Amino acid sequence: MSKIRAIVAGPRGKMGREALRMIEKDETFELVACIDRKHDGERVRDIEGLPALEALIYTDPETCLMEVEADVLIDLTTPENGYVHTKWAIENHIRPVVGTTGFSEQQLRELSTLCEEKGIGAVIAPNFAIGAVLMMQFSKWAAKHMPHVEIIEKHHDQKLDAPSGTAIKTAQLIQEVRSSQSQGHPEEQETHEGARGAEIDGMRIHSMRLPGLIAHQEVIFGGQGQTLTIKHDSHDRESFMSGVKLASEKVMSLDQLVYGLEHLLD
Ligand SMILES: NC(=O)C1=CN([C@@H]2O[C@H](COP(=O)(O)OP(=O)(O)OC[C@H]3O[C@@H](n4cnc5c(N)ncnc54)[C@H](O)[C@@H]3O)[C@@H](O)[C@H]2O)C=CC1
Ligand SMILES: O=C(O)C1=N[C@H](C(=O)O)C[C@H](O)C1
Repeated sequence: MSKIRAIVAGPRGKMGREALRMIEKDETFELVACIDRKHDGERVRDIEGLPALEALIYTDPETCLMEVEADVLIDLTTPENGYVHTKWAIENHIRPVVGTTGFSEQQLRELSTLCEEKGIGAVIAPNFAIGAVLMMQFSKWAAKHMPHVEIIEKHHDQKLDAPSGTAIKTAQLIQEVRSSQSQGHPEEQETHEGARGAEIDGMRIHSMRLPGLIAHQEVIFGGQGQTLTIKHDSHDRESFMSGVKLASEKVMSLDQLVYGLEHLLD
């Protein structure tokens, strides 16, 4: 079987480095280029701390996505740049596999429409860790029976977006089975702004940012005389890599945008 020719955007980031380590070890992939903010024209192997891969680095994403023959773009950057990379990849018939979080609903719709127009597949997954996908699915099931729910997500303090993509996706999945309702006392008032967290359809999301954390989420359901907590922890970034690989393999046979890894699991 031929290898999946991959471009990685964000190779010096925490996730990008982990993706390169995976690609270096895994025969499924061939790294054909990287998109970075620095090191134009250099080789990945010459950048300190990056795996010994031959591929060239481009600082101009448009040139890279137009010139390099690739099957997938693995994007692990920032919301603004990730959106632009994803759009250009689709326009150039390179299938995006996007871990970058923080895209708006409008952006997701636009990218989905573009995929339909071009007849090309894409995967955007707010969380590539299998345990996190199961945590979201179990939460959706629990919400049918216990509709009072709050989400606590905890991440490292270098994270740009809040709430996390995973927390938003969890709330959206729960929304599919739970009728809208507000929670807490009808007359409750925040004496300190933000005390009750962000709100999606009456559900509250609380975001914690601390050094020492990686990626963690608790979904807490309240019922008469009981609570249920569904919890997931990523203790390292290797936890996301089997999902990146799965998405890269599956995207090759998709002809539309898929939002969430759950759609790719048997
Ligand atoms: N879907 C998932 O399972 C996961 C998603 N993430 C998401 O992945 C993204 C990256 O996360 P981290 O690696 O932790 O962040 P990071 O800050 O360590 O890395 C981001 C990298 O993107 C690079 N970058 C920024 N603009 C760029 C541009 N225009 N061109 C090329 N590179 C550019 C930065 O230089 C940096 O090296 C975030 O959006 C995060 O939320 C993180 C972990 C898991
Ligand atoms: O920034 C991170 O680290 C993570 N981001 C994703 C998110 O926003 O949900 C996935 C995971 O939680 C790690």
